[in-house]
Amino acid sequence: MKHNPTPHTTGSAGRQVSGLHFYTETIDAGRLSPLAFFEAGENEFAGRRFYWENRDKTLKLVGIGHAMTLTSDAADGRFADVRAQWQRLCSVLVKEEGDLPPVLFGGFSFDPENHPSDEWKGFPPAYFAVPQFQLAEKGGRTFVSINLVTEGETAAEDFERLRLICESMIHEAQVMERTPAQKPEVSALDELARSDYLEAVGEVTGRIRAGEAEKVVIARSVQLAFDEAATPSSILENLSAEQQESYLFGLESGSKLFFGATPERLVEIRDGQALTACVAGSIRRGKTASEDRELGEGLLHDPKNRSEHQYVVSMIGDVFRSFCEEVRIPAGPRLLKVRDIQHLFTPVEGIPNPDKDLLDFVEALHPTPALGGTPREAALPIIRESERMDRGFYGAPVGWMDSEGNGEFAVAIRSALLEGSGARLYAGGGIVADSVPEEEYEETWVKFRPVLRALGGKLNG
Ligand SMILES: C=C(O[C@@H]1C=C(C(=O)O)C=C[C@H]1O)C(=O)O
Ligand SMILES: [Mg+2]
Repeated sequence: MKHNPTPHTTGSAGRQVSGLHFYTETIDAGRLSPLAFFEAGENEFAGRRFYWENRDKTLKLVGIGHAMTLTSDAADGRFADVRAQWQRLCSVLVKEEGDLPPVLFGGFSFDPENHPSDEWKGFPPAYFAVPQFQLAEKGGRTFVSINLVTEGETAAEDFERLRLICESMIHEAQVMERTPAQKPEVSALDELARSDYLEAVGEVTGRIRAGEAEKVVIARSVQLAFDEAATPSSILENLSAEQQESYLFGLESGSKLFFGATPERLVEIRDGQALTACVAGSIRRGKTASEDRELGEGLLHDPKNRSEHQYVVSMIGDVFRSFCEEVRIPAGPRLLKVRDIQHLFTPVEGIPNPDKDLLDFVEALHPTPALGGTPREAALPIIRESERMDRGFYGAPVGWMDSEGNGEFAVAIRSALLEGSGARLYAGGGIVADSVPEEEYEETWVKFRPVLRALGGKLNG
């Protein structure tokens, strides 16, 4: 509690700041479970929260309440729109040395030109929020910040009110009884358009063989119904415990929670370095260690999966070579093994040119051929025509950025949209000339497993 924000504070540049104000203050919260803090926001802030864990678990982020939302409906200019709004906010940011940089959390829809449906109402083409209360766990420490965006004259009183709310949530999170999370009772699973999906894959292989594209990712969805409404914090708790090797994300909007456990990084900017990964080509995990090894070896040498993978390496390589110095790409893929699936994996890194920021990378990379196809201009129209569903935020960039230009976006796969007593799960796969519909169908089941398990669903196989 170092400074007392007042409406006409002198900004760090020494000039008088009027109009929009952005204050942040980090308070000492002691030890705190990020998921308990998320849960403590349930009563007052449900529908305005987010949750994030990176893949190596060196960072966990929780956002509760919206100090401000940044959205864009512009199909073309959405990345620039978000950048402009965020820069404007950051230009009036008042913080002291010990205060953590505030974060913006959210994502972009997969394809604003896809037929939008009611299913994704509340998730516009760009949907971001600066949290009112922000928890960051890193380096073994937990920080809680209060963010306030205001144009009013009552910043000091507003801040005081937020401090009280924050302290009571921290207290609640520290003392709450946390029994192992219950899983919902699944009453029905509806495969929606199974035959449409098989037909679409067949059709797309035909179009690829005819030379219209080289690779196109086709997805499908299944609908789960529960006996009663599922609780976001319990679902995330289960997923976090079960998917130790994945990113975990949860993004609320009104009565909906979009969440998932994805192994795929889109891009991270950390201390002047850009990092990404090519993740494409899949096989299930083996029941025994030796079966697992055999399956993995088979994947590493399978021409169809290698071709799925290579399109991604080549496209990401092109973007990195034009945006970075010192690009490093290993000569061949290795295996990435997560709880339910193994993938071909090629990490890529570089030193970004000074004129490129995180959103430049997100815009250029999304969608990579891991979720779109090759070439992108041919693949996206085929997806719009062949896929009988609205991807919404499935397969899209979801993540965070801070006021200092650091941040990370994951590719939102292994994901579902939860609303009340139902959830829709999404999964797809890369279709190439020699893909077989039934095999791709089986591969989607493997990809449903992480969210299906967290939601109490029955796993096939
Ligand atoms: C499309 C998904 O995953 C993508 C497709 C993969 C494949 O077809 O082998 C593998 C990883 C991801 O790039 C998904 O999980 O829904
Ligand atoms: Mg595949």
